[in-house]
Amino acid sequence: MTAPLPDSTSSAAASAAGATTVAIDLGDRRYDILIGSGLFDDASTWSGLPRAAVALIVTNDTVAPLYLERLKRQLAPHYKQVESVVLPDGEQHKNWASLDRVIDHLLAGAADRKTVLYALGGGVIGDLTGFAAAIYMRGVPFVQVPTTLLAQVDSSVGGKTAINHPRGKNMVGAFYQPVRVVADLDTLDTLPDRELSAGLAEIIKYGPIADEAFLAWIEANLDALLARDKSALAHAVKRSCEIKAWVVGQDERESGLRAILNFGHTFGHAIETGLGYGEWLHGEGVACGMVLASELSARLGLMPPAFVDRMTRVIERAGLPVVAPRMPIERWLDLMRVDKKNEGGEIRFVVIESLGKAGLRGAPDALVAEVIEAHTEPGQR
Ligand SMILES: NC(=O)c1ccc[n+]([C@@H]2O[C@H](COP(=O)([O-])OP(=O)(O)OC[C@H]3O[C@@H](n4cnc5c(N)ncnc54)[C@H](O)[C@@H]3O)[C@@H](O)[C@H]2O)c1
Ligand SMILES: O=C(O)C(=O)C[C@@H](O)[C@H](O)[C@H](O)COP(=O)(O)O
Ligand SMILES: [Zn+2]
Repeated sequence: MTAPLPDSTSSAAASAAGATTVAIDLGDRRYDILIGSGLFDDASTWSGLPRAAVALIVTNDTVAPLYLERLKRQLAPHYKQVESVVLPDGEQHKNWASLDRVIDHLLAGAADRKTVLYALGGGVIGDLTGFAAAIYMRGVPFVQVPTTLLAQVDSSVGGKTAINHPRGKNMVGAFYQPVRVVADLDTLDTLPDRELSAGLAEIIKYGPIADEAFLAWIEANLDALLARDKSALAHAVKRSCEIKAWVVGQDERESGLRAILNFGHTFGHAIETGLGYGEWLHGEGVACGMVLASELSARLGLMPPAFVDRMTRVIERAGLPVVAPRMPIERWLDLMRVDKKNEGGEIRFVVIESLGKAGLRGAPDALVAEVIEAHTEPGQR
Protein backbone atom coordinates (compact mmCIF):
# COMPACT_ATOMS: atom_id res chain seq x y z
CA MET A 1 0.00 0.00 0.00
CA THR A 2 1.33 3.40 -0.98
CA ALA A 3 1.18 6.05 1.76
CA PRO A 4 -0.48 9.32 0.67
CA LEU A 5 1.93 12.06 -0.41
CA PRO A 6 2.12 14.65 2.38
CA ASP A 7 1.40 18.22 1.36
CA SER A 8 4.23 20.70 1.22
CA THR A 9 3.85 22.51 4.51
CA SER A 10 3.48 19.47 6.74
CA SER A 11 6.63 17.63 5.68
CA ALA A 12 9.32 20.31 5.66
CA ALA A 13 10.58 22.34 8.59
CA ALA A 14 11.99 25.86 8.29
CA SER A 15 15.20 26.32 10.30
CA ALA A 16 16.11 29.45 12.21
CA ALA A 17 18.44 30.62 9.44
CA GLY A 18 15.62 30.55 6.88
CA ALA A 19 16.80 27.34 5.31
CA THR A 20 14.36 24.51 4.88
CA THR A 21 15.04 20.95 5.93
CA VAL A 22 13.41 17.99 4.22
CA ALA A 23 14.00 14.76 6.11
CA ILE A 24 14.35 11.47 4.32
CA ASP A 25 13.21 8.63 6.53
CA LEU A 26 14.33 5.11 5.59
CA GLY A 27 12.94 3.38 8.67
CA ASP A 28 16.22 2.42 10.33
CA ARG A 29 18.12 5.53 9.12
CA ARG A 30 17.28 9.10 8.27
CA TYR A 31 19.11 12.13 6.96
CA ASP A 32 18.42 15.75 6.18
CA ILE A 33 18.34 17.69 2.95
CA LEU A 34 19.20 21.32 3.75
CA ILE A 35 17.81 23.78 1.20
CA GLY A 36 18.41 27.53 1.18
CA SER A 37 20.55 30.52 0.32
CA GLY A 38 23.81 31.20 2.13
CA LEU A 39 24.18 27.63 3.43
CA PHE A 40 27.72 27.29 2.15
CA ASP A 41 29.16 30.01 4.36
CA ASP A 42 27.02 29.20 7.41
CA ALA A 43 29.15 27.20 9.87
CA SER A 44 26.09 25.38 11.26
CA THR A 45 25.58 23.71 7.87
CA TRP A 46 28.72 21.67 8.44
CA SER A 47 28.23 20.80 12.12
CA GLY A 48 27.11 17.43 13.42
CA LEU A 49 28.64 15.49 10.54
CA PRO A 50 30.85 12.41 11.02
CA ARG A 51 34.36 13.44 12.00
CA ALA A 52 37.62 11.82 10.94
CA ALA A 53 41.25 12.66 10.33
CA VAL A 54 40.70 13.13 6.62
CA ALA A 55 37.94 14.60 4.47
CA LEU A 56 38.14 14.24 0.70
CA ILE A 57 36.24 16.61 -1.57
CA VAL A 58 35.56 15.22 -5.04
CA THR A 59 34.74 17.82 -7.69
CA ASN A 60 35.49 18.72 -11.30
CA ASP A 61 37.52 21.31 -13.15
CA THR A 62 34.49 23.56 -13.77
CA VAL A 63 33.18 23.59 -10.20
CA ALA A 64 36.55 23.66 -8.42
CA PRO A 65 37.43 27.27 -9.34
CA LEU A 66 33.97 28.38 -8.20
CA TYR A 67 33.43 26.59 -4.89
CA LEU A 68 36.30 24.32 -3.81
CA GLU A 69 38.23 26.81 -1.66
CA ARG A 70 35.03 27.98 0.06
CA LEU A 71 34.13 24.41 1.01
CA LYS A 72 37.68 23.67 2.15
CA ARG A 73 37.58 26.72 4.44
CA GLN A 74 34.35 25.52 6.05
CA LEU A 75 35.59 21.97 6.57
CA ALA A 76 39.10 22.90 7.81
CA PRO A 77 38.10 23.29 11.50
CA HIS A 78 36.61 19.78 11.53
CA TYR A 79 39.34 17.62 10.00
CA LYS A 80 43.15 17.35 10.29
CA GLN A 81 43.39 17.23 6.52
CA VAL A 82 40.94 18.35 3.85
CA GLU A 83 42.04 16.94 0.51
CA SER A 84 40.56 17.19 -2.97
CA VAL A 85 40.41 15.32 -6.24
CA VAL A 86 39.51 17.41 -9.29
CA LEU A 87 38.16 15.28 -12.13
CA PRO A 88 37.62 16.28 -15.75
CA ASP A 89 34.12 17.67 -16.31
CA GLY A 90 31.51 15.75 -18.29
CA GLU A 91 29.11 12.82 -18.44
CA GLN A 92 31.70 10.92 -20.51
CA HIS A 93 33.95 10.94 -17.41
CA LYS A 94 31.40 9.23 -15.16
CA ASN A 95 33.40 6.05 -15.68
CA TRP A 96 35.90 3.56 -14.29
CA ALA A 97 38.88 5.86 -14.93
CA SER A 98 37.45 8.66 -12.76
CA LEU A 99 36.36 6.19 -10.09
CA ASP A 100 39.86 4.76 -10.08
CA ARG A 101 41.33 8.23 -9.58
CA VAL A 102 39.24 8.71 -6.44
CA ILE A 103 39.97 5.25 -5.03
CA ASP A 104 43.67 5.60 -5.84
CA HIS A 105 43.83 8.98 -4.10
CA LEU A 106 42.24 7.49 -0.99
CA LEU A 107 44.63 4.53 -0.93
CA ALA A 108 47.74 6.59 -1.62
CA GLY A 109 47.13 9.04 1.24
CA ALA A 110 46.13 9.06 4.88
CA ALA A 111 42.50 8.07 4.37
CA ASP A 112 41.01 5.35 6.57
CA ARG A 113 37.58 3.82 6.92
CA LYS A 114 36.29 6.88 8.79
CA THR A 115 37.27 9.27 6.01
CA VAL A 116 34.32 11.41 4.87
CA LEU A 117 33.81 12.08 1.16
CA TYR A 118 32.17 15.30 -0.02
CA ALA A 119 30.61 15.33 -3.52
CA LEU A 120 30.85 18.94 -4.71
CA GLY A 121 29.16 19.38 -8.09
CA GLY A 122 26.33 18.10 -10.24
CA GLY A 123 24.88 14.64 -10.64
CA VAL A 124 27.94 13.23 -12.35
CA ILE A 125 30.15 14.04 -9.36
CA GLY A 126 27.43 13.02 -6.90
CA ASP A 127 26.79 9.63 -8.50
CA LEU A 128 30.49 8.84 -8.86
CA THR A 129 31.52 10.03 -5.40
CA GLY A 130 28.65 8.17 -3.80
CA PHE A 131 29.73 4.98 -5.54
CA ALA A 132 33.35 5.52 -4.43
CA ALA A 133 32.08 5.99 -0.86
CA ALA A 134 30.04 2.79 -1.13
CA ILE A 135 32.97 0.63 -2.17
CA TYR A 136 36.04 2.18 -0.53
CA MET A 137 36.88 -0.11 2.41
CA ARG A 138 33.30 -1.46 2.02
CA GLY A 139 31.78 1.90 2.80
CA VAL A 140 32.65 5.31 4.24
CA PRO A 141 30.29 8.23 4.95
CA PHE A 142 29.63 10.81 2.27
CA VAL A 143 27.93 14.19 2.03
CA GLN A 144 26.20 15.45 -1.09
CA VAL A 145 26.85 19.12 -1.91
CA PRO A 146 24.83 19.49 -5.14
CA THR A 147 25.56 22.60 -7.21
CA THR A 148 23.24 22.05 -10.20
CA LEU A 149 19.47 22.36 -10.19
CA LEU A 150 19.20 18.77 -11.37
CA ALA A 151 21.39 17.51 -8.54
CA GLN A 152 19.50 19.56 -5.95
CA VAL A 153 16.09 18.24 -7.00
CA ASP A 154 16.99 14.67 -7.79
CA SER A 155 20.43 13.07 -8.00
CA SER A 156 21.77 14.07 -4.56
CA VAL A 157 18.71 12.55 -2.87
CA GLY A 158 17.86 8.90 -2.48
CA GLY A 159 21.12 7.00 -2.67
CA LYS A 160 21.35 5.79 -6.27
CA THR A 161 25.08 5.91 -7.01
CA ALA A 162 26.75 4.70 -10.20
CA ILE A 163 29.08 5.05 -13.12
CA ASN A 164 28.13 4.56 -16.77
CA HIS A 165 29.13 1.69 -19.05
CA PRO A 166 29.46 2.22 -22.83
CA ARG A 167 26.45 -0.13 -23.21
CA GLY A 168 24.19 1.64 -20.74
CA LYS A 169 23.69 4.40 -18.19
CA ASN A 170 24.45 3.79 -14.51
CA MET A 171 25.08 0.11 -15.15
CA VAL A 172 27.62 -0.29 -12.34
CA GLY A 173 26.62 1.12 -8.98
CA ALA A 174 25.11 0.69 -5.54
CA PHE A 175 22.28 1.93 -3.38
CA TYR A 176 24.20 3.95 -0.80
CA GLN A 177 22.79 6.91 1.09
CA PRO A 178 24.61 10.13 1.97
CA VAL A 179 24.64 11.33 5.58
CA ARG A 180 23.46 14.82 4.58
CA VAL A 181 22.56 16.83 1.48
CA VAL A 182 23.45 20.53 1.38
CA ALA A 183 21.62 22.32 -1.44
CA ASP A 184 22.73 25.95 -1.43
CA LEU A 185 20.48 27.77 -3.90
CA ASP A 186 23.11 30.47 -4.40
CA THR A 187 25.30 28.02 -6.32
CA LEU A 188 22.64 28.10 -9.05
CA ASP A 189 23.65 31.71 -9.83
CA THR A 190 26.64 30.45 -11.84
CA LEU A 191 24.81 27.64 -13.65
CA PRO A 192 24.56 27.95 -17.46
CA ASP A 193 21.01 28.34 -18.85
CA ARG A 194 21.15 24.98 -20.63
CA GLU A 195 21.92 23.24 -17.32
CA LEU A 196 19.11 25.13 -15.56
CA SER A 197 16.68 23.79 -18.18
CA ALA A 198 18.07 20.27 -17.72
CA GLY A 199 17.20 20.52 -14.02
CA LEU A 200 13.68 21.68 -14.88
CA ALA A 201 13.13 18.39 -16.71
CA GLU A 202 13.41 16.37 -13.49
CA ILE A 203 11.25 18.93 -11.66
CA ILE A 204 8.53 18.64 -14.30
CA LYS A 205 8.74 14.84 -13.94
CA TYR A 206 7.45 14.93 -10.35
CA GLY A 207 4.10 16.46 -11.39
CA PRO A 208 2.59 13.76 -13.60
CA ILE A 209 4.00 10.89 -11.54
CA ALA A 210 2.97 12.07 -8.08
CA ASP A 211 1.49 15.54 -7.71
CA GLU A 212 -0.95 17.06 -10.19
CA ALA A 213 -1.04 20.33 -8.23
CA PHE A 214 2.75 20.61 -8.53
CA LEU A 215 2.50 20.26 -12.31
CA ALA A 216 0.02 23.14 -12.37
CA TRP A 217 2.33 25.16 -10.09
CA ILE A 218 5.27 24.55 -12.45
CA GLU A 219 3.22 25.66 -15.45
CA ALA A 220 2.19 28.84 -13.64
CA ASN A 221 5.70 29.59 -12.36
CA LEU A 222 7.87 28.47 -15.27
CA ASP A 223 8.81 32.00 -16.31
CA ALA A 224 9.91 32.78 -12.74
CA LEU A 225 11.95 29.58 -12.61
CA LEU A 226 13.63 30.39 -15.92
CA ALA A 227 14.37 33.89 -14.60
CA ARG A 228 15.97 32.22 -11.55
CA ASP A 229 13.58 33.80 -9.07
CA LYS A 230 14.93 32.56 -5.73
CA SER A 231 11.60 31.93 -4.04
CA ALA A 232 10.29 29.99 -7.05
CA LEU A 233 13.49 27.94 -7.14
CA ALA A 234 13.31 27.34 -3.39
CA HIS A 235 9.77 25.98 -3.68
CA ALA A 236 10.64 23.82 -6.71
CA VAL A 237 13.66 22.30 -4.97
CA LYS A 238 11.77 21.74 -1.71
CA ARG A 239 8.71 20.15 -3.29
CA SER A 240 10.84 17.96 -5.57
CA CYS A 241 12.86 16.73 -2.59
CA GLU A 242 9.68 16.10 -0.59
CA ILE A 243 8.26 13.97 -3.38
CA LYS A 244 11.50 12.08 -3.88
CA ALA A 245 11.88 11.53 -0.11
CA TRP A 246 8.29 10.23 0.03
CA VAL A 247 8.99 7.72 -2.76
CA VAL A 248 12.42 6.57 -1.56
CA GLY A 249 11.21 6.34 2.05
CA GLN A 250 8.77 3.63 0.93
CA ASP A 251 10.99 1.80 -1.56
CA GLU A 252 14.69 2.49 -1.14
CA ARG A 253 15.94 -0.22 -3.51
CA GLU A 254 13.37 0.08 -6.30
CA SER A 255 11.45 -3.09 -5.73
CA GLY A 256 8.26 -1.33 -6.83
CA LEU A 257 7.10 2.26 -6.32
CA ARG A 258 10.53 3.87 -6.83
CA ALA A 259 10.44 3.00 -10.53
CA ILE A 260 8.03 5.91 -11.07
CA LEU A 261 11.04 8.24 -10.69
CA ASN A 262 12.20 6.73 -13.98
CA PHE A 263 9.41 8.39 -16.00
CA GLY A 264 10.93 9.34 -19.38
CA HIS A 265 14.20 7.56 -18.56
CA THR A 266 13.83 4.40 -20.67
CA PHE A 267 13.74 6.53 -23.82
CA GLY A 268 16.01 9.21 -22.34
CA HIS A 269 18.82 6.87 -21.36
CA ALA A 270 18.64 5.31 -24.85
CA ILE A 271 19.16 8.77 -26.36
CA GLU A 272 22.10 9.57 -24.03
CA THR A 273 23.84 6.26 -24.67
CA GLY A 274 22.94 6.08 -28.36
CA LEU A 275 24.29 9.54 -29.19
CA GLY A 276 27.32 9.18 -26.90
CA TYR A 277 27.52 10.45 -23.31
CA GLY A 278 27.56 14.23 -23.09
CA GLU A 279 25.97 14.87 -26.51
CA TRP A 280 22.53 15.40 -24.98
CA LEU A 281 22.39 16.30 -21.28
CA HIS A 282 20.66 13.83 -18.98
CA GLY A 283 17.81 16.29 -18.39
CA GLU A 284 17.39 16.76 -22.14
CA GLY A 285 17.10 13.02 -22.69
CA VAL A 286 14.58 12.77 -19.86
CA ALA A 287 12.59 15.71 -21.28
CA CYS A 288 12.25 14.16 -24.73
CA GLY A 289 11.75 10.77 -23.09
CA MET A 290 8.78 12.16 -21.13
CA VAL A 291 7.15 13.29 -24.39
CA LEU A 292 7.56 9.76 -25.76
CA ALA A 293 6.37 8.12 -22.53
CA SER A 294 3.36 10.46 -22.47
CA GLU A 295 2.57 9.46 -26.06
CA LEU A 296 2.86 5.81 -25.05
CA SER A 297 0.50 6.42 -22.13
CA ALA A 298 -2.00 7.92 -24.57
CA ARG A 299 -1.65 5.13 -27.14
CA LEU A 300 -2.18 2.55 -24.39
CA GLY A 301 -5.48 4.30 -23.69
CA LEU A 302 -4.46 5.48 -20.23
CA MET A 303 -4.36 9.22 -20.89
CA PRO A 304 -6.10 11.52 -23.40
CA PRO A 305 -4.11 12.99 -26.34
CA ALA A 306 -4.44 16.40 -24.65
CA PHE A 307 -2.06 15.16 -21.94
CA VAL A 308 0.69 14.66 -24.54
CA ASP A 309 0.13 18.23 -25.76
CA ARG A 310 0.24 19.54 -22.19
CA MET A 311 3.54 17.76 -21.43
CA THR A 312 5.05 18.82 -24.76
CA ARG A 313 4.11 22.44 -24.12
CA VAL A 314 5.58 22.68 -20.62
CA ILE A 315 8.77 20.86 -21.66
CA GLU A 316 9.24 23.10 -24.70
CA ARG A 317 8.62 26.23 -22.63
CA ALA A 318 11.34 25.05 -20.24
CA GLY A 319 13.82 25.22 -23.13
CA LEU A 320 14.05 21.46 -23.53
CA PRO A 321 13.90 19.19 -26.61
CA VAL A 322 10.57 17.58 -27.54
CA VAL A 323 11.70 15.97 -30.81
CA ALA A 324 13.72 12.75 -30.71
CA PRO A 325 17.05 12.37 -32.51
CA ARG A 326 17.33 10.06 -35.49
CA MET A 327 18.21 6.45 -34.59
CA PRO A 328 17.09 3.25 -36.36
CA ILE A 329 14.31 1.55 -34.40
CA GLU A 330 16.46 -1.57 -33.86
CA ARG A 331 19.10 0.65 -32.24
CA TRP A 332 16.46 2.17 -29.94
CA LEU A 333 15.21 -1.26 -28.94
CA ASP A 334 18.72 -2.67 -28.40
CA LEU A 335 19.57 0.26 -26.15
CA MET A 336 16.36 -0.12 -24.16
CA ARG A 337 16.80 -3.91 -23.82
CA VAL A 338 19.49 -3.29 -21.16
CA ASP A 339 17.25 -1.04 -19.04
CA LYS A 340 17.32 -1.99 -15.35
CA LYS A 341 13.52 -2.07 -15.07
CA ASN A 342 13.16 -4.86 -17.64
CA GLU A 343 11.96 -8.26 -16.56
CA GLY A 344 11.93 -11.54 -18.47
CA GLY A 345 13.27 -9.83 -21.60
CA GLU A 346 10.38 -7.35 -21.70
CA ILE A 347 11.13 -3.62 -21.94
CA ARG A 348 9.06 -1.89 -19.27
CA PHE A 349 8.14 1.78 -19.45
CA VAL A 350 6.89 4.15 -16.77
CA VAL A 351 3.51 5.37 -18.00
CA ILE A 352 1.05 7.85 -16.55
CA GLU A 353 -2.18 6.15 -15.49
CA SER A 354 -3.90 9.30 -14.28
CA LEU A 355 -2.51 12.72 -13.41
CA GLY A 356 -0.33 12.21 -10.33
CA LYS A 357 -0.20 8.42 -10.67
CA ALA A 358 2.31 6.35 -12.63
CA GLY A 359 2.86 2.64 -13.27
CA LEU A 360 5.12 0.26 -15.14
CA ARG A 361 3.96 -1.38 -18.40
CA GLY A 362 5.35 -3.38 -21.32
CA ALA A 363 4.39 -2.50 -24.88
CA PRO A 364 4.68 -4.28 -28.24
CA ASP A 365 7.75 -3.24 -30.25
CA ALA A 366 5.53 -2.05 -33.08
CA LEU A 367 3.69 0.35 -30.77
CA VAL A 368 6.98 1.65 -29.35
CA ALA A 369 8.19 2.23 -32.91
CA GLU A 370 4.99 4.20 -33.70
CA VAL A 371 5.49 6.33 -30.59
CA ILE A 372 9.07 7.18 -31.55
CA GLU A 373 8.07 7.82 -35.16
CA ALA A 374 5.38 10.26 -34.04
CA HIS A 375 7.94 12.43 -32.24
CA THR A 376 10.92 12.31 -34.60
CA GLU A 377 11.43 14.99 -37.30
CA PRO A 378 9.99 13.49 -40.51
CA GLY A 379 13.11 14.44 -42.45
CA GLN A 380 15.37 12.89 -39.84
CA ARG A 381 14.45 9.22 -40.10
N1 LIG B 1 21.40 9.28 -8.61
C1 LIG B 1 20.26 9.74 -9.07
O1 LIG B 1 19.19 9.53 -8.50
C2 LIG B 1 20.27 10.60 -10.31
C3 LIG B 1 19.15 11.36 -10.62
C4 LIG B 1 19.19 12.16 -11.75
C5 LIG B 1 20.35 12.22 -12.52
N2 LIG B 1 21.41 11.48 -12.18
C6 LIG B 1 22.66 11.58 -12.94
O2 LIG B 1 23.13 12.92 -12.79
C7 LIG B 1 23.88 13.26 -13.93
C8 LIG B 1 23.44 14.60 -14.45
O3 LIG B 1 23.65 15.57 -13.44
P1 LIG B 1 23.78 17.13 -13.81
O4 LIG B 1 22.69 17.52 -14.70
O5 LIG B 1 23.99 17.84 -12.53
O6 LIG B 1 25.08 17.15 -14.72
P2 LIG B 1 26.62 17.45 -14.39
O7 LIG B 1 27.02 16.85 -13.12
O8 LIG B 1 27.38 17.07 -15.61
O9 LIG B 1 26.65 19.02 -14.23
C9 LIG B 1 26.24 19.81 -15.31
C10 LIG B 1 27.30 20.86 -15.70
O10 LIG B 1 27.23 21.95 -14.79
C11 LIG B 1 28.52 22.23 -14.26
N3 LIG B 1 28.29 22.81 -12.95
C12 LIG B 1 27.94 22.17 -11.82
N4 LIG B 1 27.63 23.06 -10.86
C13 LIG B 1 27.81 24.28 -11.39
C14 LIG B 1 27.63 25.59 -10.91
N5 LIG B 1 27.13 25.82 -9.70
N6 LIG B 1 27.94 26.63 -11.71
C15 LIG B 1 28.39 26.40 -12.99
N7 LIG B 1 28.54 25.19 -13.52
C16 LIG B 1 28.24 24.14 -12.73
C17 LIG B 1 29.21 20.90 -14.31
O11 LIG B 1 30.61 21.06 -14.25
C18 LIG B 1 28.73 20.37 -15.65
O12 LIG B 1 29.46 20.96 -16.69
C19 LIG B 1 23.72 12.14 -14.93
O13 LIG B 1 24.85 11.32 -14.90
C20 LIG B 1 22.52 11.40 -14.42
O14 LIG B 1 22.54 10.06 -14.80
C21 LIG B 1 21.40 10.67 -11.09
O1 LIG C 1 16.15 7.99 -7.98
C1 LIG C 1 15.64 7.27 -8.85
O2 LIG C 1 15.17 6.17 -8.57
C2 LIG C 1 15.58 7.72 -10.25
O3 LIG C 1 15.22 6.94 -11.13
C3 LIG C 1 15.98 9.12 -10.54
C4 LIG C 1 16.42 9.36 -11.97
O4 LIG C 1 16.14 10.72 -12.26
C5 LIG C 1 17.90 9.16 -12.19
O5 LIG C 1 18.25 9.56 -13.49
C6 LIG C 1 18.46 7.80 -11.87
O6 LIG C 1 19.87 7.83 -11.88
C7 LIG C 1 18.07 6.75 -12.90
O7 LIG C 1 18.37 5.52 -12.37
P1 LIG C 1 18.53 4.20 -13.22
O8 LIG C 1 18.30 3.14 -12.22
O9 LIG C 1 17.51 4.23 -14.32
O10 LIG C 1 19.91 4.23 -13.77
ZN1 LIG D 1 17.10 11.30 -14.10
